[in-house]
Amino acid sequence: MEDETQSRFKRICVFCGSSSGKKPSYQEAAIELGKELVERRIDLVYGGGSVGLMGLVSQAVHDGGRHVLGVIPRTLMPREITGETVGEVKAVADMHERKAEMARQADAFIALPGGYGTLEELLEVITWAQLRIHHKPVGLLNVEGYYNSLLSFIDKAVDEGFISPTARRIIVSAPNAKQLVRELEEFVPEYDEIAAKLTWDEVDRLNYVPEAGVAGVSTDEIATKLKWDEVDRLNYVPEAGVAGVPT
Ligand SMILES: C/C(=C\CNc1ncnc2c1ncn2[C@@H]1O[C@H](COP(=O)(O)O)[C@@H](O)[C@H]1O)CO
Repeated sequence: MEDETQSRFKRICVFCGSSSGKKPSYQEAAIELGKELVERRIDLVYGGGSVGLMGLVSQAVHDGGRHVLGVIPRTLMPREITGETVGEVKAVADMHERKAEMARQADAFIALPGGYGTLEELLEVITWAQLRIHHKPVGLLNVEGYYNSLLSFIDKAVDEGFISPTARRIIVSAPNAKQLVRELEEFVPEYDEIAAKLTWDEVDRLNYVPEAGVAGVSTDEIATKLKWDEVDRLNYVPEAGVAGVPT
């Protein structure tokens, strides 16, 4: 007899805010998602630490007895930055290695509400899916319509010819964890003709190097304590005339 609680996913990677958000519904959704993973016997991969929604989802999965893997860049490892981590911790060199490692470890991705970090992680795995670097489902937990404006923007990009209808369908969204995981279980990837011709041996083949930002122009307190080796590696030379940027 088939076990209805057995998911096709062994591990899901959750991207979410390092903040908790203002509405209790965001925090409740993080806990509900954690419990849903436990119910379906799915382990968690996430960005490590106990801050914000990251802490709530990881604690819920850990409390439910499932394995939790936190992938943390060494720079974020001090406890005063990221908080106490439950489960297994994997230290990586930098943010790029973290994303690649989280993507390698997981069978699917879910984004809870979050900020820039969450959006960046989400859009990257969507882009990788579009390029067929992976074939893993990507879900958006659209708690109380938090992501409605992003979805509207993406629909506009489809209307304007920047995103294909096939690529639009990479994103699976639902208002609650149960519905979202069910839809991800049923997801079948489709590809545009050009993407179907690409063959990527592995994520590293992307040779991804992000653009350097303008650092140091007004920062949050925690961020000012961080020292990113990767900034040095980018060999970033700030533009002349950018106030407060050490050269
Ligand atoms: C430097 C700040 C907080 C440090 N805490 C973090 N600990 C671990 N991971 C983090 C942290 N901040 C961001 N991340 C990563 O980005 C995603 C969440 O970012 P968001 O901007 O809050 O959406 C999360 O998935 C982590 O991978 C002060 O920001």
